[in-house]
Amino acid sequence: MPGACDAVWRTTRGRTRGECVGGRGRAVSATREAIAGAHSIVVKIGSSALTSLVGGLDMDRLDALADAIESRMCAGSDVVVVSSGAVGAGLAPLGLGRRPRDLATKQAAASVGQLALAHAWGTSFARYGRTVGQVLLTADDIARRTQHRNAQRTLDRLRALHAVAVVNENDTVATAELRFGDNDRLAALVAHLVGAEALILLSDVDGLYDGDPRKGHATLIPEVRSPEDLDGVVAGAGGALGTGGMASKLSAARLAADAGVPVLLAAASEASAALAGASVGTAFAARPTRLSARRFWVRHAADEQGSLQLDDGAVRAVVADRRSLLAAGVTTVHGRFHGGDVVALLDPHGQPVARGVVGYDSAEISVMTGRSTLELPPDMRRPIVHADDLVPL
Ligand SMILES: Nc1ncnc2c1ncn2[C@@H]1O[C@H](COP(=O)(O)OP(=O)(O)O)[C@@H](O)[C@H]1O
Ligand SMILES: N[C@@H](CCC(=O)OP(=O)(O)O)C(=O)O
Repeated sequence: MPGACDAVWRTTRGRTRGECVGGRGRAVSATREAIAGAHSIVVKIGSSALTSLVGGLDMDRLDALADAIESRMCAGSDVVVVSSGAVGAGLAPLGLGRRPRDLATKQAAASVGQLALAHAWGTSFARYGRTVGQVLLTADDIARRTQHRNAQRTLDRLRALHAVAVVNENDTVATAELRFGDNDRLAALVAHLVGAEALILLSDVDGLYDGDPRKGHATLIPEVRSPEDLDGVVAGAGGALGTGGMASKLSAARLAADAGVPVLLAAASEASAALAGASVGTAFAARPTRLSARRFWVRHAADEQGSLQLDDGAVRAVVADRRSLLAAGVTTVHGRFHGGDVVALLDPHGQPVARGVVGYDSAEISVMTGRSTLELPPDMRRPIVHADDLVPL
């Protein structure tokens, strides 16, 4: 069997990993250089890039994507694939003419389609002698620390064995409450999980526009350096096969930015250029200082077990002054939870303003609310949520 990189070596010869080849006359920014030079990448491929309503899975498009990914791997980068398309691939075999709306039919379609999808990726990468491993995750797997570590270990070992991990949501067991919501978010969480240096989102659109390009004139935004660059941008719904549309890609880009991971949004038809470091699509800069793994988990991954309502002074203290939350500023306890759980912190109108890890059970906090630290017994004088465990939204 040929070595996994033999077949594509001819096309990548002469280009060292991470060399940013530019293109379309655009100046190459630090963000694009970081993406071009990333040693470890998560590539997310949307349903619209892999499937069509009438034909189901499109093997030619899937092969072209595998070619581009293999090429980048042979140039020295580790790649994890997050592939949507299970529901889309399951429609035709079940005689369904459009994407179902109800969860049970979606799950049935996903169970049929995931089999075809995994087989298609396996067959495609087999052309290069490359082995594929399927990793199906639920939101709970990422939220719970033990499962989180198990998933991390599996992905890491697949990488060490030179296999490509193909990740998707475990649609058949994910209930409405326990879903990632969309694979853009899953991909950003996986990027954090594997410590990726870049996230590439491949879709049926060639980047972010200031408005939905299907609705008339819109201008491509080549780079998003800060949230202000998104002022006035209208992120619309997706196509007939997609789930979250542009809004979910923007929130995934924000999530990745918090993890210190730059993002490239590009067309799947330009995958080869996008993966080779050309200046296509829209590049999103990462935050200059990434959230610590613990704060990232509190902010984005953990499930909320309850919430605490705060008075105005406490909202100011935790959000503006980044101080710990004390019992005196808590007005109401919602839900039942234990010390160590993640809860939402709400302003007096019930709007979430932060998330944090509580130091006490809900029953204990109920008797502490509104009392100053000196009024409390000595074993209850620690903050309700310590500043280190608190992340403003
Ligand atoms: N501001 C925007 N810029 C670019 N595309 C947009 C925008 N608003 C809405 N869209 C639409 O979002 C779609 C991509 O989202 P989606 O269908 O969910 O893709 P995927 O299946 O790749 O996840 C595009 O087809 C595009 O028409
Ligand atoms: N897990 C689903 C994909 C859900 C999803 O987010 O789809 P998409 O918006 O096309 O990335 C599937 O495989 O069909």
